[in-house]
Amino acid sequence: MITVTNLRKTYRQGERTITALDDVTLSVPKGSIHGIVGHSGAGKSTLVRCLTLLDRPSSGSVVIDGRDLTRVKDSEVRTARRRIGMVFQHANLMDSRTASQNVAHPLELVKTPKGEIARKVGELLSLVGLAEFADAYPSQLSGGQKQRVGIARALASDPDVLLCDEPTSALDPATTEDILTLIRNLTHTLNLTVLVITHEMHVVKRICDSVSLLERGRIIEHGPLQDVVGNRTGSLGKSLMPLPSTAVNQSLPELDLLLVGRSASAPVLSELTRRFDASVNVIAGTVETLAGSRFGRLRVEVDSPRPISEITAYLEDAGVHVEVAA
Ligand SMILES: Nc1ncnc2c1ncn2[C@@H]1O[C@H](COP(=O)(O)OP(=O)(O)OP(=O)(O)O)[C@@H](O)[C@H]1O
Repeated sequence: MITVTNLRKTYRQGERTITALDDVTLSVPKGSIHGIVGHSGAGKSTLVRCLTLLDRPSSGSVVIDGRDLTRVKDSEVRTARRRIGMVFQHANLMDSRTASQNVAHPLELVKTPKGEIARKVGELLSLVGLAEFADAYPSQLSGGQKQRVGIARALASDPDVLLCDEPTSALDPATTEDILTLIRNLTHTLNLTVLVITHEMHVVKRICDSVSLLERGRIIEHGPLQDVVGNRTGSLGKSLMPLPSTAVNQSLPELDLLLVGRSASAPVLSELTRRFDASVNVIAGTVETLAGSRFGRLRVEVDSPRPISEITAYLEDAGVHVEVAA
């Protein structure tokens, strides 16, 4: 489990103080995946550096499986860091070493006995589906295979936590799917606690149980995936399930509908056409099942003799969140 409490990190730049992280609090239960999203400069890298002790926070705490990393002495930092596996955008493998030698590297650094290294490396390469590529050099591997080696290397020290910093940003869509499936499966098999830093909403939808939006060093929105998508006021839901832009029709009222849970499964629109003698035209829409719940986001044009206020009241009553499109 990762528990970050009131984490703050400031940098001095001449006379200026830059607050890179401002009172960040989040908690990720064991066996689950939490996504951190945010624009450039939001503080994502600073958060990763504070969690991996590459940087010391100015205040606050980072507790991983009961151990407060902010209290770890400098002499113990290396050992504490072994509890955290890191996966980067690029696997950064050593070109002169084979896949198995790359995975072996962190074990060699801590003087693990040779037999133990061979056993462990074989196990890890099988786990990431690369048993037959043990003797291949990075130049003989695809981008996805290199990333698998990187993941195996991150797991070599049996970490409790896996920190994935833009793990699929350099991969094509099909390989991205494979790597995300692998991360999801490993999380369950090894009961890991996983933090994924990403700018790709697809990654959040595909594997995260919960998500936080970081903006100017602060977490401005967070929660389980289904709560965030179903939140009518937040911006994360719209980013996760965006509507394509459409030309505005001046003549008819346009409504943006967010259908969550029961309203996403009920025939709300056909009921609306009956009750209000309305014709409803769907201009744009998306319906998805996320974290086991169904969500729909639709933009509709409504033509009815009845006032639009009555229609929105009916929809709200049926559990649909309604916004009159601008
Ligand atoms: N060593 C540093 N000294 C001074 N300011 C820093 C330092 N590191 C980061 N910052 C500042 O802290 C803020 C957060 O930076 P950070 O790199 O964590 O953002 P980020 O979300 O990772 O951005 P990106 O996605 O572009 O990598 C920025 O305003 C940045 O300029």
